Amino acid sequence: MSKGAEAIAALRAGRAVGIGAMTVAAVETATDDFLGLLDPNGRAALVLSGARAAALGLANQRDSASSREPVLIERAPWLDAATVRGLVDAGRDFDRFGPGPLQTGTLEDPGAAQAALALARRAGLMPALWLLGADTALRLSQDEALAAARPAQVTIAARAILPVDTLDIAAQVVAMRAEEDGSEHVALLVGAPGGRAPLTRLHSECLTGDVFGSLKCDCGPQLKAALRLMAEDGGGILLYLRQEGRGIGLANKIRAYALQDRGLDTVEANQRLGFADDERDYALAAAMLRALGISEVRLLTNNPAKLAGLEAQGIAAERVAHRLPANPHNAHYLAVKAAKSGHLD
Ligand SMILES: Nc1nc2c(ncn2[C@@H]2O[C@H](COP(=O)(O)OP(=O)(O)OP(=O)(O)O)[C@@H](O)[C@H]2O)c(=O)[nH]1
Ligand SMILES: [Zn+2]
Repeated sequence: MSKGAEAIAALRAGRAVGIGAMTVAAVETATDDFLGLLDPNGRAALVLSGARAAALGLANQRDSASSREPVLIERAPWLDAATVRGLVDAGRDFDRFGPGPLQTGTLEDPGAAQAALALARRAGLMPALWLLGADTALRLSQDEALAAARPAQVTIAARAILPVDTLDIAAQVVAMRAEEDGSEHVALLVGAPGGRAPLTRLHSECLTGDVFGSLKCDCGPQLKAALRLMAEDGGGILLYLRQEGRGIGLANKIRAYALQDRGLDTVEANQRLGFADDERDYALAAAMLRALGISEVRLLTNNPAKLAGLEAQGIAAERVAHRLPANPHNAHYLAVKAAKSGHLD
């Protein structure tokens, strides 16, 4: 297992990770017992994303204009572990009185803090960390942490034939593993793509839409339509990218949905949780295509970032529009993506 994969697993398991000279653990997963051992006097400060600090009303205490800059929150005697967990949970922002007053402080190494938050985001956790005074055996450089948060190299792990109920031509499934973080991604080869630029879809994982048929988004219909169009075209490539929730992870997507239940739109909800509106990049998708020997695609998408992301990695991509009819539950979501995220018609 790579060091990056180990660090992500450690954060998910509530254990400590060293990044640069700092030692952190995720607020979401670190238990009281663990904190009792590594921070017996309750002195550990907190590291939050800039966006989250702004949502907590701390913008006036910050000297940086960038909402991506991480923020250190000093520990106070009243700020116990349970209060901290409530503080970082955006669902509580609608409570009448939030905890406070909070005091921001100076981060010794903002770059390492940024890398640590990036790793927590990649782990699918809330971007909120305890800053521990203890040392730890698992320590990454800032660059190692950033590489694990943005994997860009894959190896093929296995491939097999896969009969699919909606396809009347043969398909092959290829499992790949990202070297930097150990995550698994899948390519479905429909028919025998090859020769000219194959019809291709980069599909970001959406458990709720792909499996349950959620009407909040258009993922399920887009997935089915893409496979049908590929079969009609004689072949194609579907990359199933494990970028649940535009890269924020399943639990965070459900948190974003809860905020949408309270009136925020899809972009505002991500930001309130301390994420960019879209945390995805497509370097890994390009690496998957390269591993399949593909350097040119016709891409089924309305998202210009997917085209630009592949082009930046040297994969020539021509757009094929992929718009499906809206329903009463996803019409607003699709309109917000067009207005705020630059999605094309
Ligand atoms: N954070 C967040 N993610 C969402 C929400 N609704 C859907 N998603 C995720 O958005 C992604 C949608 O992916 P794609 O279908 O590839 O989306 P796209 O960026 O619209 O691009 P194209 O469909 O190619 O035009 C999936 O990972 C979904 O889980 C939401 O409200 N919040
Ligand atoms: Zn979806």
